[in-house]
Amino acid sequence: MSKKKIIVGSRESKLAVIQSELVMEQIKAHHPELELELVTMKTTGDKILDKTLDKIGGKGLFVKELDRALREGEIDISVHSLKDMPMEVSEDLPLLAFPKRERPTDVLVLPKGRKEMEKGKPIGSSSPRRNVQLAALYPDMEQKSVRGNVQTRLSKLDSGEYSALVLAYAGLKRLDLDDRVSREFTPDEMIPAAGQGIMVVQGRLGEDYSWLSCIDDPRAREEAAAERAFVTYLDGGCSAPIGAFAEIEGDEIRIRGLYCDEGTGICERGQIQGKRGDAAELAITLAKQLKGEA
Ligand SMILES: NCc1[nH]cc(CCC(=O)O)c1CC(=O)O
Repeated sequence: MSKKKIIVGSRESKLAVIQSELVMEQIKAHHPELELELVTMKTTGDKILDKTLDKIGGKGLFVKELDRALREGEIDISVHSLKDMPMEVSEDLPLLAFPKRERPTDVLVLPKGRKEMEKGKPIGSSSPRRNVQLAALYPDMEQKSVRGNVQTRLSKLDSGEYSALVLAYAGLKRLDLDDRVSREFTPDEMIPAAGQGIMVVQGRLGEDYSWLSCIDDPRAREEAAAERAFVTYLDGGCSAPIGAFAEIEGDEIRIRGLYCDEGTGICERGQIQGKRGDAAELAITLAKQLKGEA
């Protein structure tokens, strides 16, 4: 009997491919009867590197081509960094599985061979969330936008343009570049982006994906739901400085949030704790508190 073949779609960046391969390995471990094939695609967000994301149309750009391929049946599933997924996901392309989360933290990376930051050079960061938190951690340092995939950013760092970069630990770890971490920020020093460290598998509505349930981690799924409920309530497009980090321990969930009013620029941070199960409700309560509505 020939094996059932599953075509997995991914962005073509090295990190995206590694993440897709991780997911494929996990599926194969549980379902050796499946044959898995990887197909990579260039997305609009990967092609335009000289503009900040909010100027070219936001997070949706990274998923549009993969969504189309999924709808048209060119691929059977797609694998994404949850952090890069828009808050609104089309009903016909549901998020099916959330594999176990990697560390969610942000880290500081220095140019190769340096032990500390060089004064007079900016810290590279292109996320408003990182920028506002960096300004509090390093009030004397300037910031400058940096885009491109992780390796491109690191080569700009090593060529002397920046004193340091802030990146997600998860991306560096998966690229086997975690030896470049100089400082890992605690989730209180730098509240992570919603979904940071979480991968997600997307598919078509109405199809049988029972073979995916084995890689779904309920903890990652619930943390993702809480973080995304917080951001959705605050309507965080990718230009708003918003951070959300949910952490499940036993029956409890703790959610940390960062919200900055785009009009006044005033940032509020806080946390809330409660029973697991009520995660989205807790996240919304926290969002209301930070917004001054509760
Ligand atoms: N925006 C790019 C992106 N999307 C996901 C990750 C890291 C992996 C993850 O968070 O799961 C990164 C790189 C970074 O922010 O340093």
